[in-house]
Amino acid sequence: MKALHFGAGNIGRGFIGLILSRAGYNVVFSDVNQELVKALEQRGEYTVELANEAKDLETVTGVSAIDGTNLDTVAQNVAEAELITTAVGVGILKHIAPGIAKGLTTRLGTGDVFQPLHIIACENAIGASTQLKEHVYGLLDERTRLLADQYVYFPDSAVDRIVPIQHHEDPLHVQVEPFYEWVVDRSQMAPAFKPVEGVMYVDDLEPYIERKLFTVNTGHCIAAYIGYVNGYDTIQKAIADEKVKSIVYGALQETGAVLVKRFGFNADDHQLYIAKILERFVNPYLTDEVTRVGRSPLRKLSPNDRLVRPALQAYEYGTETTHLAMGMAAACKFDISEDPEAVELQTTIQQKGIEAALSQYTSMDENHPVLKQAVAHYQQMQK
Ligand SMILES: NC(=O)C1=CN([C@@H]2O[C@H](COP(=O)(O)OP(=O)(O)OC[C@H]3O[C@@H](n4cnc5c(N)ncnc54)[C@H](O)[C@@H]3O)[C@@H](O)[C@H]2O)C=CC1
Ligand SMILES: O=P(O)(O)OC[C@H]1O[C@](O)(CO)[C@@H](O)[C@@H]1O
Repeated sequence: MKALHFGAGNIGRGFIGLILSRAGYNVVFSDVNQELVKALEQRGEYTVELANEAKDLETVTGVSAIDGTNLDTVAQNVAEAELITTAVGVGILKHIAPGIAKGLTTRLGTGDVFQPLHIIACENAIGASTQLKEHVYGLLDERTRLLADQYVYFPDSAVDRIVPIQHHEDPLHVQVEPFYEWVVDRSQMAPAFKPVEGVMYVDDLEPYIERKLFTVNTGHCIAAYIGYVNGYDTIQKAIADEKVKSIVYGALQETGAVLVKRFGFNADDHQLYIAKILERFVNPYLTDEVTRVGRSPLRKLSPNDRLVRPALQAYEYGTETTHLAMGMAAACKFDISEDPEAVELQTTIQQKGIEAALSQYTSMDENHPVLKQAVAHYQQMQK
């Protein structure tokens, strides 16, 4: 069984590749990082270490890699794969779409490879596979699109495992937290699909993805932004500061109130979920830099992402948004020269002012009470 996975990075090797390999797939990684591709090709295996006291080690074998910049090679592998997954970053999906579209055209053009194919985007975003489908469909001709409607499935998914930036001599070795959860929308799968061991299939993904995105990812990015404003370089150090921790906790109470209302989660169970997430953030065996967790602040401030969406839902429900607004304000302080989105954000703030900049990226009106609340916190943080 062959799985083609786009993105041999931290989640690619440390989570999706590992699960697929355990489930019996020969995993082919497609990546544009030639160092990773070469090392995977040469060795055909890599190691995954758990961030726990025992430092449990697992070797992932039977893997190979292809050059993601070579459209023909990518397309050939798409044509042959039994499963396709991605972990490249939601903004990169449009760049992998041409290879997928070309491969589907070959696959569906031959007339004999009409096995259903699942393409699952494992990114931190709502509806990432659906977004990928739109990019791919935009590149297909009418006939292939009609065949793809019958034979190609793009189930959305939620992936949860903290994998920091790696600093090892071996470029393939990856350290990951012990916890993981990969949830896939069963309603978007082929009728008689073969489940992948290690994946949880659910009839309705929305509660899972929103609970994960608006707890793990909201809490994490607020820890990163507030931590950065307070001079901390890692999440672990930031949350050790009670002041930072209480803001993160406050934000998770705000998203929690929305989630409980929207999806009918049991309020006590949700508090346990929050406590578990906070524990994961401070795993003493991991070092997670605030620059990674806060990366791409424009994406994180966008209307459907982890700060604005839950804040607007809370506003509609008439519940608290103070800590979420603090997170937005601190995101606007994230001044990292290596992060192109942080650079753009800082330039826009300088040129247009904080109100106009926040309005531009969040799509909130400058007079929206949540935006005003964020601006007030931003000005407070100036002092
Ligand atoms: N690191 C984490 O803890 C988690 C990350 N995620 C999500 O997983 C995705 C990947 O994140 P990471 O693995 O942390 O990032 P990463 O930067 O470690 O990995 C991304 C990989 O994609 C490759 N890539 C870029 N353009 C490509 C292309 N055109 N074709 C093929 N490969 C390409 C990069 O070279 C890199 O190796 C993101 O959407 C992230 O939000 C989700 C859950 C946890
Ligand atoms: O990958 P993104 O969306 O930039 O955000 C980083 C997030 O990814 C994670 O590593 C896992 O979801 C979180 O730790 C963090 O919130």
